[in-house]
Amino acid sequence: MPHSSAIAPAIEIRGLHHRYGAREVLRGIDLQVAPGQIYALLGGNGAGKSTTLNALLGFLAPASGTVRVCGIDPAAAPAEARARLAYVPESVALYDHLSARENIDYFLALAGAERGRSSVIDPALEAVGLPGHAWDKRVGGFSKGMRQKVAIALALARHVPVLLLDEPTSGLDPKATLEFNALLATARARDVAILMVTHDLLSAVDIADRIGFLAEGRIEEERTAGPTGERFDLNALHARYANPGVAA
Ligand SMILES: Nc1ncnc2c1ncn2[C@@H]1O[C@H](COP(=O)(O)OP(=O)(O)OP(=O)(O)O)[C@@H](O)[C@H]1O
Repeated sequence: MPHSSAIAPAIEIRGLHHRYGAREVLRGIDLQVAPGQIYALLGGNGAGKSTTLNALLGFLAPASGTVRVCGIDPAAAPAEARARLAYVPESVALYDHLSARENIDYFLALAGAERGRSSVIDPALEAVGLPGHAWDKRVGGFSKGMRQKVAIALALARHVPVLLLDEPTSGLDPKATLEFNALLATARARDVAILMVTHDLLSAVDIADRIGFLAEGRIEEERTAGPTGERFDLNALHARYANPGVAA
């Protein structure tokens, strides 16, 4: 699995502090994701997961610390940082009256990216496994899983090196979750660095290369998958996740 620590991280957060008013919600986050690596960030409600994503998206001016997306500071140069990433929120925003192909074409045009149908759009839809009969259907009738496929196809078509996902599997049934994880594997094989905020331990265990536990504004612990074949211990992780501050 291509996640050598020798590769420069595409996502790099060091010593990140952030406060809302008097309340310090991030208290020294350290987190790196290399190209071709999937990092699952777990944490209870209010732990600071969305705030961390917002820092990468350039929506925050951190009190202190370093945030870099492919070497770019998103607070100082948000447009440059966002040109290198795709953000997939829990509920994917698409134009419901447009088809899958038309949505991708439209967003590629907005991004100023190359947008040939046969050279760019169709290969991306093929890569994410959206059935051909759905390509020209209006996405208004698509399931959550199908909308995610369109969003990831757009990310692949844009060739972004970084993918940020906010609770992507919430509300997906187990089959759709497996399909979603297969999408992530496709992006990982293209050397995309993937940061996934999630409460879904099963999905994280299935697909992540590294799992970080965020509590009280800090990464309390990270666990890394072993070489091929060795995966995470689900029971130990569940005990860890349910009891922040207590080693499993
Ligand atoms: N704009 C804001 N102003 C003030 N406080 C905020 C703001 N945004 C978030 N917070 C607070 O900061 C803390 C961290 O919030 P954040 O949304 O990052 O947590 P989270 O880990 O994503 O939680 P959840 O799993 O519930 O989405 C919470 O206590 C939240 O109430």
